[in-house]
Amino acid sequence: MAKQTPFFTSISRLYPHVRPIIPRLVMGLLCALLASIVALTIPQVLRVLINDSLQPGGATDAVWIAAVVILVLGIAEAGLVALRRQFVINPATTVETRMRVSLYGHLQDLTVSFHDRWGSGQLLSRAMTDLNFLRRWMAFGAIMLVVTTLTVIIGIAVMFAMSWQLALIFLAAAVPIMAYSFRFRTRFSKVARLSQDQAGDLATTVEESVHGIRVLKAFGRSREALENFNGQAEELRQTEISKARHQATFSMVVTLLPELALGSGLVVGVMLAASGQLSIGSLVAFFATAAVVAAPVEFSGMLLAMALTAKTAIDRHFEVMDSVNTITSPPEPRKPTQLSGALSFNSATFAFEDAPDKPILKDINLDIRPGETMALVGITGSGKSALIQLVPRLYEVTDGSITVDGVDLRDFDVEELRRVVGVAFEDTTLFSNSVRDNVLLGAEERTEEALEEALDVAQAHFAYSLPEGVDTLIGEEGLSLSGGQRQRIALARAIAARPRVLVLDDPLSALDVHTEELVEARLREVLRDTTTLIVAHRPSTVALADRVALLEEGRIAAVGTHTELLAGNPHYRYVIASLGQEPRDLDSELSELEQEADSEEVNR
Ligand SMILES: Nc1ncnc2c1ncn2[C@@H]1O[C@H](COP(=O)(O)OP(=O)(O)OP(=O)(O)O)[C@@H](O)[C@H]1O
Repeated sequence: MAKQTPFFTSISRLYPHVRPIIPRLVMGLLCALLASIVALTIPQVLRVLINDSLQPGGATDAVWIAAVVILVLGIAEAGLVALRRQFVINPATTVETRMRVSLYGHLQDLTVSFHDRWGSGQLLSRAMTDLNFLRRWMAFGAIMLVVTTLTVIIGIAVMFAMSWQLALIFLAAAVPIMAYSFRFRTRFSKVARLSQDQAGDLATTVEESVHGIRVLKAFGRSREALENFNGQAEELRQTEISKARHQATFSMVVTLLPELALGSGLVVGVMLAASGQLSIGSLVAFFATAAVVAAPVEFSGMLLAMALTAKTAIDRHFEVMDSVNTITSPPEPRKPTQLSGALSFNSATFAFEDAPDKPILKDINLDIRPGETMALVGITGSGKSALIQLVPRLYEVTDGSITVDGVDLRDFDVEELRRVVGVAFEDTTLFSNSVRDNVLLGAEERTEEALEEALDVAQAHFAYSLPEGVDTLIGEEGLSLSGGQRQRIALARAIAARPRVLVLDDPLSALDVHTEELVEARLREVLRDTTTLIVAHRPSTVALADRVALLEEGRIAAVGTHTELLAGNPHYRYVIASLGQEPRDLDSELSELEQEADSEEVNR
């Protein structure tokens, strides 16, 4: 459960966003307040009318005048309510949009570690539902809460002016209402928070199952997914019911007590009027004023609930906004004097944030020469992907350092570093955009030549045959591509950025053997000048490399050429043999390996 902050501490955090629209909010508030004052004036007209006209010999013309005055006041009240809306709707939507944009910007900025920890639905519900609610609260709830409070204070003052005895009865009813509202606040805050968090979890479930629809269908798990969803939806329903119950009980209290006061006030009022201590006009005006005051009090349950939900929405928003991006540029970034692409790991150690005591990578020392291609090989879970992601600083070393041309990655401007280091992952993400925009995402030169060359190296010529060629929309909202096609677009994206250092996490795994061969042939040419670190899951990818580094339980166990390691390192032989696919150009070496293993067995 998240830490509860005091109500006004949370609300005050809106100030920087709300500051530019304060004048309009104040105007909206004044309109709403004036409308309430107008409503409170109508009983006074009634009082004058009854006291002056309904007496024997009273002026009958006054009835018409009073009727016109009441009509004008009624129109003024309606006009002021409409004006309030005009003043606040536009600025409230502006604040909502600005907060949404700054949340999105911050999410872009936050580290991969942050995104590892947060469910996408929790972020989605913060960006959409919470901010939508906050807008409605700013435009209506907040203003009405202030106006209601002021109306009640002014109304009670007017009631005191008319009859202090009757006003005391109403004030007595306000005391238990106040006491109960404190209790309501504590209880409602808890369920409001729970309901918003549960709605976020539900959104995560929807998101995951939509993404994983093929897996769920293929494994016949749609029913289980539905049951799981149903369970979560039911939990949310129970929380919503509990929320509604709290609100209903509060509404009952705030409706019942003023009614009780009204009943007892009527008895006392009639007695006061009978004894001549109160005029009939004042008696009628008093109860008409009490009715004007009671209406917003009855509303207060809803307004308080809105305020508490808005407070929770603010807390949830700032939980994300307060998360700090720890991977930032230094105040004075450095650059290598000459960028040749020498990549060095110096005793680099890395642990994920959720398991700081269990480093995944330990004391990594590795030097990759400018223009060299180094393959990274290791059994599954040995830390290859983690190591690769340290180079563009998607994750940060927890100890030691990594340098490019002698400059620590942490001394680079982050954006500059990511121009120097290009990446392609096995699990490709394409955006709902054209092939062109996907490929040229990180390219400095967004030219036709750059696009053509990148598509050619990645053997992604299929892009020209798509319905609208390279302008065809792909990604989640566009045309579906095969796994191999997606990988080639992602590879083209990494190449088009023309980085000095390229890190590739098994980028050819989904390609058929023939296409892989073609891509490798072209890649070899391109990689000649680019320092490349490539995670290899296939012997054919290993063949691309000048040297190979073997990762074993998070440590570099050996570095050498493929032939050297094959000859001298049993673990390497084991890893290569378990890579699954018979290597095309390594066949002979593998059969030698088998013979060697056999003879070792015999010698033992
Ligand atoms: N975000 C994370 N938080 C905590 N632990 C993680 C995270 N991502 C990966 N790990 C763990 O770190 C270890 C190394 O993972 P990594 O993905 O780097 O292995 P790998 O060698 O690339 O494996 P594979 O060959 O299967 O892709 C694994 O034990 C994995 O469970």
